[in-house]
Order: sequence, then structure tokens, then C-alpha cells
Amino acid sequence: MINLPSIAILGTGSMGGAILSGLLAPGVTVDGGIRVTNRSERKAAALRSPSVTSLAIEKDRGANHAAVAGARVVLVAVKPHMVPDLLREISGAIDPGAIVVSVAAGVRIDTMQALVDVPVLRAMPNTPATVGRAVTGVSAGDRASDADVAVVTALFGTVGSVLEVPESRIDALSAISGSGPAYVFLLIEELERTAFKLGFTRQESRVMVENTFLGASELLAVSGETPAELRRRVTSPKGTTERAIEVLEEAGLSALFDRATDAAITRAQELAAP
Ligand SMILES: NC(=O)C1=CN([C@@H]2O[C@H](COP(=O)(O)OP(=O)(O)OC[C@H]3O[C@@H](n4cnc5c(N)ncnc54)[C@H](O)[C@@H]3O)[C@@H](O)[C@H]2O)C=CC1
Ligand SMILES: O=C(O)[C@@H]1CCC=N1
Repeated sequence: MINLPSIAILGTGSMGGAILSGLLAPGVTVDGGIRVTNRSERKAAALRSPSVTSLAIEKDRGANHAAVAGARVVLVAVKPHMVPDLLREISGAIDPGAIVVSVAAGVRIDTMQALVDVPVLRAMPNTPATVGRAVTGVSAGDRASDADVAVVTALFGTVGSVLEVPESRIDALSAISGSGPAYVFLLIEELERTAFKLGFTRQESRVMVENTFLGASELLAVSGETPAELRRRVTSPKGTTERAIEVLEEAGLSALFDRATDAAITRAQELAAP
């Protein structure tokens, strides 16, 4: 049983919505309620339920103020460029005993602490939060207490596993696990495209590729073996897989991942700029 204090989620799109699903999971209780906001009434209406007060800015310009009042945790999940304006808007309404937790890529704790009086933490989850399989990095600012970190760890623990890292590492963590699901989906898309080019139907391509990714991930999860060992078991000496892997390695796959993650980290640094 996980018990969390009252929470407001400001910006309940892909990420905020995924975290909301964790709060609504069986075995999780939130004292004092859950309040969430969005820009449009259409999105807000879809999230409204007996357990969730869901407010839309387009109907009520004071929605963020109303959501924040009395909340112990204020989770900020709007786009990075909107974070400073949002914090300026709500600063006066934040409870003195509250904490602000931002999931925005790039936006630094110092920048946010300059705009609000309460402790600020950053969290970097990923979208498998929707199915309870997120990886979330959490970094605490200098105002945050151990109890604040524990609350945030428990919050993200409702949607998966949590790692505490210094803020200096969170952009790198984001480039690996925050963006990581997109790399996996891209690989799936590309292999499906290849299967189609080999003459399979779209449906056959999906069955082959998606079940191969799901099956390989499940095997990794349950076998206790390393990916390298599981790969070795597929790669018969002088067999067919060996030839395919040689091509992928010759094409510089590992250097490509280094460049891709460097690009993501550089973008996070750009987003940090005022
Ligand atoms: N999508 C992902 O995989 C991840 C996203 N993030 C971070 O999460 C944040 C949100 O990203 P997404 O969920 O992908 O975007 P999104 O566009 O799906 O959600 C943003 C939501 O904010 C709402 N919104 C806009 N202005 C608002 C305002 N003034 N007040 C309240 N709500 C407002 C919109 O209605 C929208 O639903 C970003 O800062 C991003 O860096 C972090 C980790 C992973
Ligand atoms: O693409 C982005 O900026 C966000 C941060 C990590 C995943 N999505």
C-alpha cells in the first residue's frame, strides 16, 4: 500500500497523464485528493472522475491556482519553454509546505528555485509509466529535505523504478531512459519496414517484429542473463545471425548511439538556456 500526500499535476498530457495513471492504480491512496490541469476542456474532461478534479485553463483562467492551493506536491509537466511562466503564475498560490517537482527536460533547479520559494526537485520519467514500467531519475535541489525526496521517490515508484542522481547527470539519464522508448520504437518501425520490403504483409510484419521485441524483452527480464549472453545464444557460429550482426557493427551502431545521446544532451542544454 502506498500512501501519498495531496498532489496537483499541471499539464496532464502524455507524461503527466502517465503519472496520473500510477496514482489511480490499486494499492495507491492520495490523501487530500488529486487535481490536474490542461489547456483544453476536451483533455480535461477525459481525465475527470470521482477521484480526479480536472480543470481546463480555457474554461477557468485560474485553474492552475485552484489546483495548487493546498497541494503538498506540485508536479509540473508542461513543455519546457512554458515552465518559467507557469511558475511565475502559481508562485503566490503554492502552499509554504509544498514541493515543486518538474519533469521538464533541460529546465534547471536553480532556474525554478529563483521563481518559487519552496523546494524544487527534477524528475525524468519515461512513457512506459503508463504500464507501470517507467524508469525515473530524481534529482533534489538544495532546499529539498530527505522527506521531500522520499515523497517524490514514492510518487514515481507508483509507475516503475526510481534512481536518485545528481542534477549534473539528469540530462544524460534523459538521453538514455527518458528518450529511450523512442529509440526502441524506431528500431521496431525500421525492422517492420524491412520485413515489408522482404514481401511480408504489413500485418505479418507487425506480428513478427513486435512479438520479437516483446519476446526478447521478456526473455531478458526473466532469464537473469546479460544481453550479450542472450545474443550469443541466437548467434550460431558461422550461422546467419553472425553475418547480420557483422553488418550492423561495421555500420558503427555503437558510435551512432553515442552521437544520438550526445545530440539529446546538447538539446537539453539548449533548453536550459533562458
Ligand atoms: N513525453 C515523454 O516521453 C517525456 C516528457 N517529459 C517532459 O514532460 C513535459 C510534457 O511533455 P509531454 O507530456 O510529452 O507533452 P504534452 O504536450 O503531451 O503535454 C503537455 C500538456 O500541458 C498542457 N498545458 C499547456 N499549457 C498549460 C498551462 N499553462 N497550464 C496547464 N497545462 C498546460 C497541455 O494541455 C498538454 O496536455 C515536457 O516538459 C517534457 O520535457 C519528460 C520525460 C519524458
Ligand atoms: O523529447 C523530450 O524532450 C522529452 C524528454 C525525454 C523524453 N521526451
